Amino acid sequence: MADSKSKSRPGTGITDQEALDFHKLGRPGKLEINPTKPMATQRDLSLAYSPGVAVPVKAIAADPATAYDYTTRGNMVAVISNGTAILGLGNLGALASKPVMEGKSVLFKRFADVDSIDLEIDTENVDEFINCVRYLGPSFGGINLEDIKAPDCFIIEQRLRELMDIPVFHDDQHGTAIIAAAGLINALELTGRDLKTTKLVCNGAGAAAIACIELIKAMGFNPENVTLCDTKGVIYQGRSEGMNQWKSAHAVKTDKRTLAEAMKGADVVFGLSQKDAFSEDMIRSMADRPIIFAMANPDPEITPEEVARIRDDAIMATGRSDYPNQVNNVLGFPYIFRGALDVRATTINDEMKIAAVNALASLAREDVPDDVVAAYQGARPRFGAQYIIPVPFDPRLISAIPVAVAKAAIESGVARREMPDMDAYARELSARRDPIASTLSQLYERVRRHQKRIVFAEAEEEQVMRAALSYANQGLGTAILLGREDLIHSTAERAGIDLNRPGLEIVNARISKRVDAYIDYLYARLQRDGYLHRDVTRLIHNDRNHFAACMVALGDADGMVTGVTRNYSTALGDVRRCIDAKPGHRVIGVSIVLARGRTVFVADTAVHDMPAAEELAEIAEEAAGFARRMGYEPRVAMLAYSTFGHPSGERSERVREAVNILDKRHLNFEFDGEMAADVALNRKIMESLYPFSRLSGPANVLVMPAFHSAAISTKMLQELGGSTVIGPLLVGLDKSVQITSMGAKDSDIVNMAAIAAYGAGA
Ligand SMILES: NC(=O)C1=CN([C@@H]2O[C@H](COP(=O)(O)OP(=O)(O)OC[C@H]3O[C@@H](n4cnc5c(N)ncnc54)[C@H](OP(=O)(O)O)[C@@H]3O)[C@@H](O)[C@H]2O)C=CC1
Ligand SMILES: CC(=O)C(=O)O
Ligand SMILES: [Mg+2]
Repeated sequence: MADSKSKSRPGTGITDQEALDFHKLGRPGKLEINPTKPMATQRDLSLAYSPGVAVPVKAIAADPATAYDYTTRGNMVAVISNGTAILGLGNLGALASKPVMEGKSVLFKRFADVDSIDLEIDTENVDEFINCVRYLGPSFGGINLEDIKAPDCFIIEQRLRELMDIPVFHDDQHGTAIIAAAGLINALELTGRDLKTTKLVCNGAGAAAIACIELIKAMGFNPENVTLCDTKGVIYQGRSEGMNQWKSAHAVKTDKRTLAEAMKGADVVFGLSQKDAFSEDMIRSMADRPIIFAMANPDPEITPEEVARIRDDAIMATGRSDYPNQVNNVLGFPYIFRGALDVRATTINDEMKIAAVNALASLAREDVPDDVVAAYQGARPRFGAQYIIPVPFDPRLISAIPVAVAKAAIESGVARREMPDMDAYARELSARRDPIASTLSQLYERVRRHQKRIVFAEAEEEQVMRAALSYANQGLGTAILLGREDLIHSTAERAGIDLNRPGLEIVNARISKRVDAYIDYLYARLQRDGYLHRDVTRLIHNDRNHFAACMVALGDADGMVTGVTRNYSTALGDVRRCIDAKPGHRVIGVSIVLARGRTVFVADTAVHDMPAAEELAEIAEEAAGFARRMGYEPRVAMLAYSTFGHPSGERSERVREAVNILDKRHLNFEFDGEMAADVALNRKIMESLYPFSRLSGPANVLVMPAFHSAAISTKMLQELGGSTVIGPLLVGLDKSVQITSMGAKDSDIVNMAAIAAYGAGA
């Protein structure tokens, strides 16, 4: 029996098992630490450690501000929790909070290039906690407190702010308040409400709730119109049960005692409590055009589907990414700290928070430019009920919010560094964005909108099965599992995979009605290449790659993924027997290398062993076209061991010849060579030694002189350089096929399937 681990979490397209595997496979967890300086030679060691390290030590002792110049401090934030209020899951302890804290750390890095480390402190004693954190100041540029329950979090944050001279920011309080306030400003505008007369109920009276209502009151809400509720119901003046000073400060004079009574006629409701806390009746009883922010994580107080069943005039937001209007502090903390760190702010004050609110609220009202549309699943959003707040993948956030925060820090006198050219700062911030992530998310979104049928040729393998399931669960299209049904079912059963869901089809080559059509097709192709009819029959009956490739060739599937059980060249040979190159194209392999925030395309990493000059030229054209389809303006370097004639040699001659051939073709992309890899990738070397080079910047497409150098260099980058390498991706085939590396993980196989779907015209 399949267990619940294989069931898709509602609305997310992921199973519990996938979530566990994601965290467990490869290196357990989500973070690692890498050195930023070489540590290779005796000299490096002397500089990095004794005796060299003594020099910055003395400099910092003489002037503490120089710690920002000589250490990681200026870009390093600690994410600190004791696990007493983990999301909406409650007090599950410091250790259990670690996946969330590691997650916050990677979000810091991913969205704002802030380095971050998670620290879980195993105490519920407020003084012990404060004592533990207060001495960490020298290590960090800022402290992000997370998932600490109220009211302890108020005391902890307040005391640490007093004790430390770096920003201490409790994300669940202020991060949430900033995002909720930005969304609320826009929702009020859309519903034509005046904040002075709007009636708001906030369910939950903990960290997030108290901070939210403090901020909206500071913005102009009438305190009498704001009703706070907790597990005991309405917080009214005179209540004694379950109270504390922070709740008392917001107690109102009212006869209402329950959440249901409070919500009757309310204009706005904030949920910062727990899953399912709002009933349908409560939502029904609200005013016309109600504003409902159900922000509990991971499951909201009420889902958008439930609200839609009751009424169609609501503006609805949740804390989750799989619904429109995600009101979640991920939109805030990375960027707020980015701005604060860049001006070395001593604190994050109200001015900086309000600047972030306004920047966020205005961004949602601006037209979404073309290059941002991808972040919005390809559909251009317009300010309205379904779009009151930008999405976390909006690439404008990285420049808009830190700039606003940094300006506010400077103007309010808490910055320790000036930022004389804010425009230059905004440009520098945009450059910190990792382009491949948005390219891949764009690719996935395209596939979701133009779903394709992908045949998974080795579906008897467990990881292939998981990949197929994930492909279907993510709404990318239909996954066709090719294999013997009995084996597929028994493997699925053993692995706890539930195949009984829409979007999955099993095809057994032995009993398929299409066998004869595939044999006829393949025999016609191979009869003059030494294959008898019986040879072809055997291939179609017994070999999954040939069967799958014929499915794609004859239109029974849009694309194919294989390679887990067979080496690349064998799998490619199988596929090429069934599918030709696209007319006028050359089949090549392109690997996408992601290293240190840069993305480069390397070719040919799969097909041509020792390409001739003409072939190298065609590889360059094919690779440039692919880079362009992936959203990059190609700058192609024809690589060799020599640069512009020195040292000379036979292989370099061939590369020079390829450049001459390209020169005659009047192409619409930049290329140059031959050149060595350091010249191609390092602007300074190129400009100082070879100012005549025609490349306008560092190359992003590297055409290797031969297969061996391509394969060796990408594998070395992966193993030694810590780069992520996607591919080789097959480019130039008439039908869309991708071949994974042998033993690839399910997540790699899904990526390949999505790329195959994209190549099939998604
Ligand atoms: N979307 C976002 O960005 C964020 C969402 N949140 C969500 O907000 C919620 C609270 O987090 P946080 O403030 O950090 O936690 P806290 O532990 O500080 O506060 C929890 C509060 O919720 C109240 N509560 C719990 N269950 C209910 C219920 N069924 N009805 C009414 N009140 C209830 C508690 O009441 P009592 O005081 O009586 O115990 C308490 O006041 C979580 O679900 C969390 O995921 C938090 C931060 C960010
Ligand atoms: C998003 C977040 O920080 C929370 O739910 O606690
Ligand atoms: Mg939190």
